[in-house]
Amino acid sequence: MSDKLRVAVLGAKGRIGSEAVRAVEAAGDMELVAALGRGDALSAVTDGGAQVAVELTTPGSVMENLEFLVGNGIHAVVGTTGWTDERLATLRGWLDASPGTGVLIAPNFSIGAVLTMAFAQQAARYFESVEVVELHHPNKADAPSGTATRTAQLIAAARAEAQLPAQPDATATALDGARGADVDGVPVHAVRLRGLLAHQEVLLGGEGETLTIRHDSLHHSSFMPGILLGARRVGSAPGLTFGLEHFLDLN
Ligand SMILES: NC(=O)C1=CN([C@@H]2O[C@H](COP(=O)(O)OP(=O)(O)OC[C@H]3O[C@@H](n4cnc5c(N)ncnc54)[C@H](OP(=O)(O)O)[C@@H]3O)[C@@H](O)[C@H]2O)C=CC1
Ligand SMILES: O=C(O)C1=N[C@H](C(=O)O)C[C@H](O)C1
Repeated sequence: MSDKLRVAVLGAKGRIGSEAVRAVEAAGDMELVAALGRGDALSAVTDGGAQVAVELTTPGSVMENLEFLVGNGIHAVVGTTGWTDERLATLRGWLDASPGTGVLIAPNFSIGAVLTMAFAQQAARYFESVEVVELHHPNKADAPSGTATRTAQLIAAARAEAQLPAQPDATATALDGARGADVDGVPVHAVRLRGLLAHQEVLLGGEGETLTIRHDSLHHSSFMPGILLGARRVGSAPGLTFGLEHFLDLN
């Protein structure tokens, strides 16, 4: 057997999954041993001897897939969205029962998006107002994006730590949705537009000034270095890692 890292891709026919298949095939230190679409038997992952699985399916499929992977001691790199506290607790339970197995969940694999989240978290304590606008292709099934949700959660935590008061907002009447979704007190607005891929703006406002942090993923290739890094590193990180930043030296 070769000493290459044996990798499976779940969601292999999807927009990001098909790109991940090509990236794994092109990586000199990896061997693609299974590429699963909807309806394919998960046993192909174990039959192929996968050490790591890249999970890029749908929020409706990801839990069943992870239960199988973790139960079989296969490390997982997960880009699929839809994470709630309840789902994370369930996943932690499976990991507790499978010591040594690692799962990385990355709301976004692109370095620019990871930095956007870090910069937003850093800036949040200095501004009275902050709102998040995410813009995606119209085929995206979930809103707001996993990245925007995570960004808003990080901002809210930074504001709470700095003991900032609630944001100023005199809105007394509004159409449903006009002020966006409320994620821990941070308004998040979702745009779906043909021609876009994945974009995000964090708008911060203070006395007489604003700061805008913007990131654009222009192609699915932007996510591939993060996926490959995750696949290489996840086996050395038992348990749950949430966020690619934990595998990067951001300092
Ligand atoms: N973290 C990150 O950096 C990124 C995350 N994403 C996320 O990844 C997910 C996929 O996005 P995207 O590729 O655009 O979506 P797609 O709908 O293009 O791809 C998902 C694919 O998964 C397939 N699928 C569903 N269930 C299973 C299953 N049980 N086993 C194998 N395959 C399955 C779907 O099949 P079918 O079409 O039959 O339903 C589809 O081909 C989303 O949650 C998205 O938000 C996307 C880009 C970057
Ligand atoms: O569905 C997508 O396309 C993307 N999904 C992820 C998210 O919801 O944050 C990551 C990126 O925004 C692309």
